[in-house]
Amino acid sequence: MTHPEPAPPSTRQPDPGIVLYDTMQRQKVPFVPGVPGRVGMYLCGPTVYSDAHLGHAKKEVAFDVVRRTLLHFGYQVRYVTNVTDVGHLQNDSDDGEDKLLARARLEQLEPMEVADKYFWSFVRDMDALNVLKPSINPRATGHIPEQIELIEELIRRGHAYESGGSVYFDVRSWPEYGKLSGRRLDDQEEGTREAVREDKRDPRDFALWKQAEPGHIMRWESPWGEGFPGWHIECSAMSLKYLGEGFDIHGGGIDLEFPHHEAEIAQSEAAGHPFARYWMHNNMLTIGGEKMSKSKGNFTTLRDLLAVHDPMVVRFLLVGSHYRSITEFSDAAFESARSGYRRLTEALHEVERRLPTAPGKSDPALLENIGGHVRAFEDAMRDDFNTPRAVAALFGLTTDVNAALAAGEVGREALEAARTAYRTLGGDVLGLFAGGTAERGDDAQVVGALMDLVLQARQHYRLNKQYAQADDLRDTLASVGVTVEDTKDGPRWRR
Ligand SMILES: Nc1ncnc2c1ncn2[C@@H]1O[C@H](COP(=O)(O)OP(=O)(O)OP(=O)(O)O)[C@@H](O)[C@H]1O
Ligand SMILES: [Zn+2]
Repeated sequence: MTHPEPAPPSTRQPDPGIVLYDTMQRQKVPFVPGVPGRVGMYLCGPTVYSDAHLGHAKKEVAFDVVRRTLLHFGYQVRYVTNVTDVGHLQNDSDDGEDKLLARARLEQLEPMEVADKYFWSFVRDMDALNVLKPSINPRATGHIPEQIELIEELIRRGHAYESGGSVYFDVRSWPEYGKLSGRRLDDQEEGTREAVREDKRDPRDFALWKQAEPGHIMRWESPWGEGFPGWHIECSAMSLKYLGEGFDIHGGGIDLEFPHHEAEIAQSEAAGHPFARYWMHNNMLTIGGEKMSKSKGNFTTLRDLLAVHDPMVVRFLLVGSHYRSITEFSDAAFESARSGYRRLTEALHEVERRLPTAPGKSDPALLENIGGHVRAFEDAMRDDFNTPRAVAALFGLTTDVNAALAAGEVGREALEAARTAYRTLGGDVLGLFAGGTAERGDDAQVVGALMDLVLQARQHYRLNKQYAQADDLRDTLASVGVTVEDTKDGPRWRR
């Protein structure tokens, strides 16, 4: 196992006083990073075998906001999130086909073609949602030696055993197994819906390495013969490699708490590596009260959603509920997100429109109000990243700004303060104005206006039956990565 270099002396700010809900301790606790001024974060990433849906976006946006908040309060953040491209089987009892292989057969593609196809689709969706790129985005198949090394260590220490070319973690050898989810070994169900595998000593043991059956394409040499890693071990190996022992925050969906995160902790700590110091879990996005999920078929892919809706409205909908709360997705929720988001952006644009010609006068009452909303926003984010309260602070700001704008002239200083509040808090922290800074925000506006013109020209060609010209425009846009789709509400474009 290699570890990151020790951090240089820090230039950190005083402790910003962030408090977060740690799943392990089941309460809110002060957040104190292991190395002052620096935070190492790991998030369980996607299994790249299909397009992501809105539920996946809830998780990605939730932890993106955590990261952005830490940056805002002056921390340096190393954000590691993995790509699962092997070992995630169709059920949790170490049986069933690899999800990627099943998809590869269905689509008649190489497994790595499936992984790349859906990885890039995921990247495109996350870019659209203004999710910052990870500092490191390691793939499971690129870290087989690290996983084998960790498994060997577990065998050496008597916490894992080989059986018929597979290796299992011996849960009975590790009494702490269950400490995150609060499940005691005795309470854990014996076996699961599926038949218990005969090569396990205990039905609760989980696979670290699986022997490859003949014909299984994804296979690697190992001390136990040809096979492939279990799903859980990749996260232990890659988080420890890139963040070091005792890294700060481990995140993921609440549905991963057991068995995935429980297994990550057991494998790492039983091998002698202290693991994450704080555990954060997001709740689920639901539709009609049920978790949105691929298997239930009640999902909307981001690809489809973002083709017709402004990604920033989608993001606004997601940050409108707390990461530990359920987010219910409905037409009404969407409409309210759309109008709420418009309210913020209209105020911001009016502020920016007036700024160049603003008078030098001072508006002490407005300035004081703006300062109050900024403090309310920051207090909300310090309190377990309370985005609904933070959004309420932005609405409070908007009410005051709108009142001042309606009352007459507002001086430059107050307009600057309002703009900074929107751009820094709404833009940089909540990620609601793609681009984040005013300059890049202006770019987005220019691109939007230019695209409107191009689409009008294309409509014009189509109405005049000049289809070749219309197609030419569409192809030119496609060559620079812009897709145009015709919907019942007219043409839409996306990157
Ligand atoms: N509806 C959801 N809300 C929030 N997070 C979700 C949701 N669905 C999935 N996730 C997160 O994304 C991770 C990966 O999800 P996964 O690929 O299993 O999707 P899924 O739609 O739940 O698929 P399946 O129904 O096949 O289990 C989950 O473990 C969870 O953390
Ligand atoms: Zn994981």
